[in-house]
Amino acid sequence: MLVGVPKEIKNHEYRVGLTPTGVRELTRRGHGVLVQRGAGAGVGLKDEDYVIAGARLADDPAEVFAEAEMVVKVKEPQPEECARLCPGQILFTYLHLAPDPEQARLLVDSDAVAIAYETVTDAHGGLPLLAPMSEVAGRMAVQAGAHALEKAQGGRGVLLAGVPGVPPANVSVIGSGVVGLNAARMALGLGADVTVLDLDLTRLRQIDAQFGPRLKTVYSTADALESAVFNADLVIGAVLIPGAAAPKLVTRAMISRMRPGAVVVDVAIDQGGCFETSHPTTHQDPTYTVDGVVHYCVANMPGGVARTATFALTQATLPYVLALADKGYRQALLDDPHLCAGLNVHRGAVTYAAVAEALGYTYRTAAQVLAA
Ligand SMILES: NC(=O)C1=CN([C@@H]2O[C@H](COP(=O)(O)OP(=O)(O)OC[C@H]3O[C@@H](n4cnc5c(N)ncnc54)[C@H](O)[C@@H]3O)[C@@H](O)[C@H]2O)C=CC1
Ligand SMILES: CC(=O)C(=O)O
Ligand SMILES: [Mg+2]
Repeated sequence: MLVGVPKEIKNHEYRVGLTPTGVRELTRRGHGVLVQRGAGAGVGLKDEDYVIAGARLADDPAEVFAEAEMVVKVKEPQPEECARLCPGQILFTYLHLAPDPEQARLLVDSDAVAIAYETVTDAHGGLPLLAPMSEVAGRMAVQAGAHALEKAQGGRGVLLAGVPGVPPANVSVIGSGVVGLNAARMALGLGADVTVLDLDLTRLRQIDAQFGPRLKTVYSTADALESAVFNADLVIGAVLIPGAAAPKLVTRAMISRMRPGAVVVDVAIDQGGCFETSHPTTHQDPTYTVDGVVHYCVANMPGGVARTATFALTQATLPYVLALADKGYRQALLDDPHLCAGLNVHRGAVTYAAVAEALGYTYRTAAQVLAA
């Protein structure tokens, strides 16, 4: 199979879908790889290293999309990338379709086969291709929040750690999955007073056992949420219902009752966000203020630490890239129900239930479209 790797074009997005190491794994199995010149430059991966690994270089994205049987990317395709997709071409990348009707329409119209990293599952109930970026974003959320709490950034001028004689900041984390756990770990490491909320008691038990009494775990009722939000200096939104639009757990009215200069970091923004007042921002202009509360809502947070994130992402995606290239998408999806869970759009049909429901498409099962 010919695998194509275009350079990412989203704002300040320097990650790349395959490293030279991944290219070598593909080429030693007899596959071809076409990499856009400069695709890895932002993370220090040189064109000549891709060539040594067996890739051909393309001068522009048009060449990559026109020739590749499978396009491997990082971020959801931007409109000009959707326009370049070919009928039957495999697109393997993050999609986050439920809150993005425009992209969904373009993918449906493209007649391509779109497999989303974020809905691929594993045998332990996890999301193995979302997890590495959730680890990165969870850890970054605390850095971003700490920075935004500084006065010059519009924050209330609170140091997460406090100092001797002055108490630390209160950090509330909504959702105790991968993002939540990693955010809690960083916030505790900095000495903050940390509360984590979730509806999943098993998950709360696990992180309670992991962190011990330094971490407060709270079952997420409306009462508990209000108390955690109103008393926080920093609130991190880290909830997920896989594939679906994020529930708006924190309303505008709740935001207006927060401490002036408090900060919210809505990591769940890529699924639409869990604060009613959230809208996506970019690394270039990451924050805005509503009712005195600073909002950080960058939808591609790991792009800010693109080198770490590229290696973390590509080591997770590589086995699936190899399966898709070795077997073709149809056989690879039929052989592996967990990879099959990543199929969101197949040749004009929406094949992920939560996306179809959120956007009003007829849902077709993967089994239906793969049998056809
Ligand atoms: N902005 C960015 O750059 C990035 C965003 N993300 C996003 O972060 C979000 C979280 O991802 P993960 O931690 O990997 O998901 P996860 O599935 O590991 O954890 C989500 C947690 O939310 C909990 N939850 C669901 N509904 C809830 C509710 N009503 N109240 C309290 N808890 C609730 C679940 O029980 C689960 O423990 C996702 O939307 C993901 O796409 C991930 C990476 C980067
Ligand atoms: C998961 C995601 O949206 C990202 O890594 O950018
Ligand atoms: Mg701003």
